Amino acid sequence: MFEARHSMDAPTTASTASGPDGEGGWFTPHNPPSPSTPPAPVSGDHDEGRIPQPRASDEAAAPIAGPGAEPRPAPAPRKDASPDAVLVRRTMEEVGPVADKVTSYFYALLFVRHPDLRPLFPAAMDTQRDRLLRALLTAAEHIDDKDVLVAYLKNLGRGHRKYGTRAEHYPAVGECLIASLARYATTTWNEEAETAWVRAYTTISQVMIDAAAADELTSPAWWLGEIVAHERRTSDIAVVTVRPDQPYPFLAGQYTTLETPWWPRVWRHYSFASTPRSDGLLAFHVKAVPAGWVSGALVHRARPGDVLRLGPPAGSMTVDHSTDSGLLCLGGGTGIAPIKALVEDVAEHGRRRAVEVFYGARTGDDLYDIDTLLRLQQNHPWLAVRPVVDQQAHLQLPDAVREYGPWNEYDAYLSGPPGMIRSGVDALRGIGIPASRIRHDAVEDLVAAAG
Ligand SMILES: NC(=O)C1=CN([C@@H]2O[C@H](COP(=O)(O)OP(=O)(O)OC[C@H]3O[C@@H](n4cnc5c(N)ncnc54)[C@H](O)[C@@H]3O)[C@@H](O)[C@H]2O)C=CC1
Repeated sequence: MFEARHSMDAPTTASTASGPDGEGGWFTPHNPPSPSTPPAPVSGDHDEGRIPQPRASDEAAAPIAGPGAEPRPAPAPRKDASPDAVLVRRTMEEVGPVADKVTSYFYALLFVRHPDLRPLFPAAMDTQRDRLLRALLTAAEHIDDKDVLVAYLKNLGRGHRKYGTRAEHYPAVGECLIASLARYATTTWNEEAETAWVRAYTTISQVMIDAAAADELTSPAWWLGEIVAHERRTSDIAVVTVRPDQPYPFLAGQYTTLETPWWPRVWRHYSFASTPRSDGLLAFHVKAVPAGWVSGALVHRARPGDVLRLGPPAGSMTVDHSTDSGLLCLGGGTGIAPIKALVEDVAEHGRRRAVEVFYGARTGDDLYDIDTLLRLQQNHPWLAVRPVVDQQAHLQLPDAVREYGPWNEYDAYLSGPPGMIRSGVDALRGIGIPASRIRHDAVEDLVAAAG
């Protein structure tokens, strides 16, 4: 009824040789791009040093779109959009309102045409469903913003190794993606649009494949982690300490993805609750959320001796040690975990930078880690910790911050539920902190991370 009009040749893992600008990209349209259409603007630039770290954090998709450990970039400026970007965005605008249908159709097609790929995905696809399209569309959206896009895709490519994604899987996904878009973008789809999408997908997948291949040289696809301590702090919050099977390098403020033995191939994001420790152990604060498979299992079922799988570290909510600016930190609920890691990081660097932590919770009982924070405050005169309990303060965390300050010499770090991040960013922008000085993980990923 609707057939993608492309054949997929074998992919390459050899950098840019058949990359977006190279000859014979493996996602090759039957109709070659018209000579007047310039090549896709993004090339597989692999110079890590040139990639800026976007502010908001990341990972994106499972077996080609898992939980996003890649920074979710802010929308690219629209001026001077390339012809391909214009076409790609036109398709996205048309399918946006029917994104659910496109995604369901996409997966149905993928699993019918390529049943061998089904085992890479979780048995229940509900959370997964949102991720694939979200990741691909995020990438397509930033088609003209090369540095940001490449950084995002590299992270995505690395993160996909743990799902068992291989280079030869990408053409199958591309075919089904194009077929799904063709079916639902009925008014804007034409040969030109198809060619633009083919080029965009070729670029996207080549950068991901190359990043995965490069990562393979230095890191495992995943780590095993044995739970060595499990401490219940409240009826629904546990501190879980894990010993990885091999060294696990990360930075304070980053996060990882965890898979439990009880829900195979279901991965969720958790921030590291400390700086890298000399004993190599990793700590996570987990709150069991209603109907949360992974969080429920980690809080109520997991015991020392159980073995988890961990994906690679991700996220850019890390301390910039090249400046002496103060740190204004907002941690809501279990969002205090990476904030504690940031405080430890400043302490370990030995520079006396002012650090102000606002620790928000709904009730006094929910301040499950306040003792640790107060101990840190006692030991470090540069640190101020201010608990904000909704029920007592009659105001929420972001509002409390307005009552202190001034904050113009501070970089801001936010961690907590998506609503808190959104209103926190609004509050901070409202009191004059520029967006470039505000760091947090991606709200979309926090929503996807719940469970
Ligand atoms: N890196 C990150 O950003 C991390 C985020 N998290 C997320 O933090 C959340 C923690 O959940 P809980 O402990 O149940 O938090 P919670 O729902 O009990 O809220 C914690 C604090 O955030 C404030 N808050 C909540 N919604 C708000 C809104 N719409 N506007 C303003 N303030 C708001 C509350 O007033 C309270 O002070 C989870 O969603 C988890 O995924 C957890 C760890 C790391």
